[in-house]
Amino acid sequence: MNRLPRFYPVVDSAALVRDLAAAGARLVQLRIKQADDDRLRREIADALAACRRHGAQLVVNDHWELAIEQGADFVHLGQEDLDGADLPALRRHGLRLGVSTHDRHELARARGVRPDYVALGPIWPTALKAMPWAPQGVGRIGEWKRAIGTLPLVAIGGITLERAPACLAAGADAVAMVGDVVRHADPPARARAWLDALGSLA
Ligand SMILES: Cc1ncc(COP(=O)(O)OP(=O)(O)O)c(N)n1
Ligand SMILES: Cc1ncsc1CCOP(=O)(O)O
Ligand SMILES: [Mg+2]
Repeated sequence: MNRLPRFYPVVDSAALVRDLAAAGARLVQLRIKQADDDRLRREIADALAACRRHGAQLVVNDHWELAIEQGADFVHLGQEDLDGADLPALRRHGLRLGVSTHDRHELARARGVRPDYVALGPIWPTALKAMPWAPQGVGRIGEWKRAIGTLPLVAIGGITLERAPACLAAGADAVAMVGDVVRHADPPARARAWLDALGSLA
């Protein structure tokens, strides 16, 4: 995949990966923050099987060793996650890498590990977790894109279907979201609305 799909939902269970992939999402992140290795292994394996069935790519957040073991498509790592990760092993096994950035220093570090995409956030306030960074605002997306050129840029944080066009117009190649899809009464229906709105590049 040279281009990232524009619609990039982030979810916390294999069941949701399955539902969103079945609804047409082509790139889904499994982000489970607290679970033992047995459960994580099962969730990643189930999510991967669902992605393979539906032609989607799976991004595993944080758990790079299990992602390698299970043969995931991507790993997403934050700056602290990078400290302990064996990036050559990721590459050897053919996994692609996404890295979080929140300021210019982090962007420089991220570019140094030659990621397959860079994520910038939070664009707007997010309810998902407390973060020490003020919202970046849409203007920062253009700044990041000018800095990284053809390296794909993912915008994340407080992004709704209504806010997504401004992110894409500002230079984001993809928009990632948790709440707008996961907290919707009907996540697959919300995913379909996103896919309809973003059209053939979704
Ligand atoms: C697409 C995307 N962007 C950013 C993040 C955040 O990663 P990180 O900074 O490591 O924080 P946690 O998600 O691990 O709490 C992400 N997961 N996905
Ligand atoms: C994990 C993460 N990293 C930057 S913002 C964010 C949370 C995104 O969640 P939401 O789309 O609900 O604001
Ligand atoms: Mg992380």
